[in-house]
Amino acid sequence: MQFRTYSAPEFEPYGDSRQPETNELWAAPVAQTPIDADVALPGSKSQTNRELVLSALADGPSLLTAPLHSQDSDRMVEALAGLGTGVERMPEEGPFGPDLRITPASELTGSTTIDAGQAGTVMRFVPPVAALALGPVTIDADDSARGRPMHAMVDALRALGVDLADEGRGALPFTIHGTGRVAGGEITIDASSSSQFVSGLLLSAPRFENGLVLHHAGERLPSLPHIEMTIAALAARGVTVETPELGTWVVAPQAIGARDLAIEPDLSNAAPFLAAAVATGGRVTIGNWPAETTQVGADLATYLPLFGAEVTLDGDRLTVRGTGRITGVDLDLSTGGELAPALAALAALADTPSELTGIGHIRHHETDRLAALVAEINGLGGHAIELADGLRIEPAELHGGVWKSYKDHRMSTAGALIGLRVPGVEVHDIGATAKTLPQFPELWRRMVAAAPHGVLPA
Ligand SMILES: O=C(O)C1=C[C@@H](OP(=O)(O)O)[C@@H](O)[C@H](O)C1
Ligand SMILES: C=C(OP(=O)(O)O)C(=O)O
Repeated sequence: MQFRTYSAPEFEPYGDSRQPETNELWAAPVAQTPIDADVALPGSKSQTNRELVLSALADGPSLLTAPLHSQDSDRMVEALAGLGTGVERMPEEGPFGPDLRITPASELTGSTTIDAGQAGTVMRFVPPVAALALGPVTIDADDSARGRPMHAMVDALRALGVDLADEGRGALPFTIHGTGRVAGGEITIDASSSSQFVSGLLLSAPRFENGLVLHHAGERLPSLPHIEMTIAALAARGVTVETPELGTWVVAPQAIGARDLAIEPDLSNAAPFLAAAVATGGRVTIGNWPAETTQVGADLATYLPLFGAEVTLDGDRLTVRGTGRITGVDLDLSTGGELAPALAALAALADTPSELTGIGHIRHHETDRLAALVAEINGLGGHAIELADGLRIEPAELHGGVWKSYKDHRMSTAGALIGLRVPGVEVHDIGATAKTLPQFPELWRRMVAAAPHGVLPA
């Protein structure tokens, strides 16, 4: 049975996840008093998109409860549906959208074009799946995302015996001429620019005829927790990934088990909300915080105290309390580069200098995040400079002005965070948050409104 008829969801709880870049300026709400709020967050992008891929490759239907519904997850659903996967929106609906039942195709089929949008997880996780399909699959992305590194994936697929036409660019768009099978084998890649190359290959590897022996050889390997998340997601479906040494992963050919599971809230999207408590000397609590997780956002519980906050976990409720003072930090963020924009914004509000290092690779995220953060912090009167692999941010009196998003959801939310304390910040294209959190403007408005009493720290 084929399921090519998946159509874009009508359900949009707070906004349209497909909205284009807007030229509107969003007046960032200023916290008049310390924030005192409980915030509920939608599902993890990283977990949702891994489980969508694994469900499409599994040996039976899987039910995903509380998955993310956003641009990145919509692009993944559409990509997999385009390859013949069944995606059913269930009548059960949580606060952020319906559950999804995924039914694998009896045979993945090509003759389709996939739009990765801006989603790194779609452009790096889907090509190996497309290689398992029968027929040509063209993969493309937004103009702004076509420059994101893809060389490692192009070279890897060719080394695994896949016929891929890229007109010598090593970048999107390219066409994979799938034969319904991938030989697999032993390959070496350089995943210095993104851990997603490793994750993408591991997710499909059990379906390769000879499995996969993957070596990484390069100057660094960023975002290790995201690779651990991939290995944990495979393990929960009965697939063992052996790691005989650091930088080598071995997957034998085997079935991927079907699985019903609940997606955790997105702990990386928790960053600006929890940082808001620190910025305003207030309190923010996020519920449904997982007791155990591979999400790198869990490290916020370690990072935010370094800025002077108090963090407590009571059951599944994580609470951050600002103490009234924000101190600068020296932080190696190589494991959690996606937290850098929020933490850099907090550092710009601190009264001592900060260095965030180990994040050279975030120059290749939705935008060059190091350049963007320096430009926007300094545009508001801050003192930020780019380091070889990070940022140095010194204390400065900030003023209002336009904060550009560069079509980057985490740039938008970083601007909102600074705007809590600096009157007159206007975020250009707050709609960029639809990439992973279409509800951001509404959730942020409600959080700021929940600030009834108290006096802001000086
Ligand atoms: O596998 C994933 O889900 C991700 C891995 C990381 O990518 P990089 O290794 O490219 O930083 C992270 O920054 C991204 O937001 C999500
Ligand atoms: C880097 C990010 O996204 P992507 O999955 O597109 O790489 C991010 O969300 O911070």
